[in-house]
Amino acid sequence: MPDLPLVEVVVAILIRPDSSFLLTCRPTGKPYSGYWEFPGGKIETGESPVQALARELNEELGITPDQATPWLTRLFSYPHATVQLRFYRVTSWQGEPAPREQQQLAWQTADNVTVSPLLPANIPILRSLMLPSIYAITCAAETGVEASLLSIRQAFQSGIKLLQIREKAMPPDQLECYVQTVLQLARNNHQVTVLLNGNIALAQTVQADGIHLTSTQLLSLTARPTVNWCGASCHNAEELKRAEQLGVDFVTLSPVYPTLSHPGAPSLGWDKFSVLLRDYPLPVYALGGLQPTDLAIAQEHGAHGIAMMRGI
Ligand SMILES: Nc1nc2c([nH]c(=O)n2[C@H]2C[C@H](O)[C@@H](COP(=O)(O)OP(=O)(O)OP(=O)(O)O)O2)c(=O)[nH]1
Repeated sequence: MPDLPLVEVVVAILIRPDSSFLLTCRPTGKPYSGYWEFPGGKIETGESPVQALARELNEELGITPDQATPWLTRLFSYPHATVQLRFYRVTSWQGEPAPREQQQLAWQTADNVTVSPLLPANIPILRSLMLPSIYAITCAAETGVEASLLSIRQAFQSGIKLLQIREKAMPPDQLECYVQTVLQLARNNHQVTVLLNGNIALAQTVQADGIHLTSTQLLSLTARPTVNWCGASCHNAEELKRAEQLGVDFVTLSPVYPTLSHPGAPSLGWDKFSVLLRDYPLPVYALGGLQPTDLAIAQEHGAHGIAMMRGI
């Protein structure tokens, strides 16, 4: 069979303040009609992705996006076409979405999608949408265990939903006890996802929610560890590629700015950061010297969110 041409498609994740997003049902007459998708469509000749997105949102829903930030890019082969899907997040728009093509609309949440079937290329996207925009990282080695537990408690109270325990120098007995304490805190009321840096065996023993692979593990492992959530630390294009091949759920890319934990390491800056993320299919947390106020600039450069050790 001849290779199918690559179709460039722009896709809008319209997100409301309560994190719900809009799915629409593909109208009769199109391939996969009756399947649910995000609003969007093919990029026309001479259009930029953002121009195509504004046109599609107006044609399909009668709205004008205020801003669209690049998110993921996913390549997928259907029997009718190979598509390159450029996902953008849109959190503010003018007008109220209304069906302009007789299509059904449904506001959904990633942990409870009630419509089906979804277009096959979108299934992993829902898992990515479950990830929060802030990824907190422990630093008990710097602050001491008591102070660290206190700031974790405060972080959970202020709504942090994803935490990495990164205590590379902690003795094994103390680490297990610290991890158990953090897991207990996470499970008391807060429903926080807790990943353990580097130690796959301990993560499995204590039933942490997952593992965050070091870049060394990323380059040496031949298969994704069997855990629910798997993140990985990346610093360059080779590690990003490997994370994609291994099928991890998300990565951190660092250091964006100079950091205390890696003194002297050359930092990426936002320009190099966004070049590395061009066409990348996984959610990426920007990491390195960032504060909560850097979230907007990170997302403008293609990040899913930001990861922080000291900013929480
Ligand atoms: N709009 C949209 N298309 C998607 C999504 N996921 C996914 O795999 N696709 C695929 C399905 C199609 O092969 C392609 C989009 O083509 P389309 O036919 O919807 O585009 P369009 O509205 O410009 O179509 P047309 O009427 O001009 O032919 O991308 C998604 O979430 N939204």
